[in-house]
Amino acid sequence: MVWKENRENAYCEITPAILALKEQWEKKNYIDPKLYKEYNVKRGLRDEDGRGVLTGLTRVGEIQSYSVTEGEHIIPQDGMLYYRGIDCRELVKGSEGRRFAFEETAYLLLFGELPTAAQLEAFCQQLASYRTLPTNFFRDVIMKAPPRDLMNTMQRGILTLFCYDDKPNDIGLENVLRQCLQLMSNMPVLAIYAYQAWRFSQGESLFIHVPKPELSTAENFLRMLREDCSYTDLEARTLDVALILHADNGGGNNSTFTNHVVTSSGTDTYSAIAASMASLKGPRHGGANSKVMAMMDDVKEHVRDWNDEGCVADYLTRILNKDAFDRSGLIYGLGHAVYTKTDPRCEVFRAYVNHLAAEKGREDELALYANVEKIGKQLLMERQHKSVLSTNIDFYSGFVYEMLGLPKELYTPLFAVARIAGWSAHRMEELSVGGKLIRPRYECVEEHRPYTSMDRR
Ligand SMILES: CC(=O)SCCNC(=O)CCNC(=O)[C@H](O)C(C)(C)COP(=O)(O)OP(=O)(O)OC[C@H]1O[C@@H](n2cnc3c(N)ncnc32)[C@H](O)[C@@H]1OP(=O)(O)O
Ligand SMILES: O=C([O-])CC(=O)C(=O)O
Repeated sequence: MVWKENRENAYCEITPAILALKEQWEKKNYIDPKLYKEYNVKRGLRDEDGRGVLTGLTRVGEIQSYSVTEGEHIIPQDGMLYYRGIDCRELVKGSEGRRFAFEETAYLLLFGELPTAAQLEAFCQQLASYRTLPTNFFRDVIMKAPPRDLMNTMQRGILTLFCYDDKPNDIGLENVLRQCLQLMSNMPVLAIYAYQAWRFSQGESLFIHVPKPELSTAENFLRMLREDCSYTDLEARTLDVALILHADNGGGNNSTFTNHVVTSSGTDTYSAIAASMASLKGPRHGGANSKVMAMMDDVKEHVRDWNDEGCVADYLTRILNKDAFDRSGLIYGLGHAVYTKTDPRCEVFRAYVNHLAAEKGREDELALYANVEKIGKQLLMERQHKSVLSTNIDFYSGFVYEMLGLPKELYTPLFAVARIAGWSAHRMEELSVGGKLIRPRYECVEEHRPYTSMDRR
C-alpha cells in the first residue's frame, strides 16, 4: 500500500490562539537595529569591514579573497580555496579522467597529506567495508515517517545510528575517526535511500540497490539512484568533481562552525554531524542550490523574453523587493560571506555548465542564467554600494546536476555527502586542539524589573 502525505493536518493549523500569542511575542521582542552599533556587536560574527571575526585556527581548509594594504584597506581578490595548503582546483585537475578523487580529497582533509596509491587503496577499502547500514535500517528508520525533506530524513538516520553504536559517546580520537569514516561512507546511502522513500511516498515504485564495494562514492551514488543502476562516465566524473569542490570551505562556514561549536561541548559524533546537517539545509547556506533552481523556474515562468535585459532586471528587482518568488528578498546563488570577487568553485562549475549546456542543447537556459547572474549582481552591487560581488558555488551547481538528470530533492543532500569530509576533519581538529568550550557573549538589552505576583498582573 502507498501512503500519502496528509496535507490537511489539523495539527499544523495556525489557529487564532497561535496568532494571538504571536502578537504577544511581537510586543516584547523588538530590538532597535541601532543598538547593535551602540554595543559594537559583530553581527553575523563579521568585523566592520566584512571580514569574519577570527574565532579559531585550522590546518584543514583556507579561503583567500582579499589582500590588505598597509593602511589596513581591504582589496578584493579572486577567491582561492586551499585544502591542507593545496589549491582545490589542482585536485580536480590532477585526477581528471584518470581516477575518482573525492576519496583522495577526504583523505587529504583528514590526514593532511595526499595519499600514496597504497594508502588510497587501503582507505577506499576501509570506506567500502563501512558502506552498509544496520539490518532493517531502511524499513525501521528511513521509511518510518513521511520524508518531507531528505535533509531531515538523513539527519534522523544519522541520529538513530547512535543507537546501533556500542561506543556512541566515546570521544577518543580513534573512536571518533571510526565513527566519522562510517558516517562518511554511509552518507550517500542515507541520501539515496531517503530519496527512494520519498519517491515511494509520491506513489512511485520502490527499489533499493545496495552499494558496491569496488565503486567510488560518485559511482555508488548514481548506481543506487537509478532503477537500472546505469550511469555514464561523464556523469560519474562530473559528480566526483562536485564532491571534491564541496568537501570543505574552511572552519567558518555555517555548518562547519556549527560542528566546532557543538563538538566543543564534548558531545558525540552523531549529534555533531546532525547539527551540521541542520545548518547546511538552510537556504542561505547549502540549501541555496535547490533554491536557485526553484528561483530559475520562477524566472522562466514570469519573464517573457529571456534575452530582454530590461524584463530580467524588472523581475529580479521584484524578487529583491520581496514582491516575487519566495519573498525572502534574496537572489539565490549570488553573494558570499567571504568570497569577494569570485568563488573559485563556481568558476570550475562554469566550465562544466558551458560544456554540458552545449552538449544537451540548453544554450537558451544558459543564456538566461548568464543574464540573471550579470543583472542580479549589478542590482545587488548598486543596493549595497559595492564594486564587486561574487557568484557562489550554488548558482550553477543545480543546473549541472539537472543536466546530469539528478532529481532536485538530492541537490542539498549531495552537498552533505561531500561536506561530511570537511566536518569530520574539523571535528577531529576541534577535539585535538580546541579544548575550550565555545561560548561567546550576548548583551541583554532588557531592563531589570521586580517580579509581579499573579493577582497583580
Ligand atoms: C555554500 C554556500 O553557503 S554559498 C551561499 C549560498 N547562499 C545563497 O546563495 C543565498 C543568497 N545569498 C545570500 O543570502 C548572501 O549573499 C549570503 C548569506 C551568502 C552572505 O550574506 P552576507 O554575509 O550578509 O553578505 P554581505 O555582508 O555581503 O551582504 C550585505 C547585504 O546584502 C544582502 N545580500 C547579500 N547577498 C544577497 C542576495 N543574493 N540577495 C539579496 N540580498 C543579498 C545581505 O542580506 C546583506 O543585507 P543586510 O545588510 O540587510 O544584512
Ligand atoms: O563559506 C561559506 O560561508 C559558505 C560556503 O560557500 C560553503 O560552506 O561552501
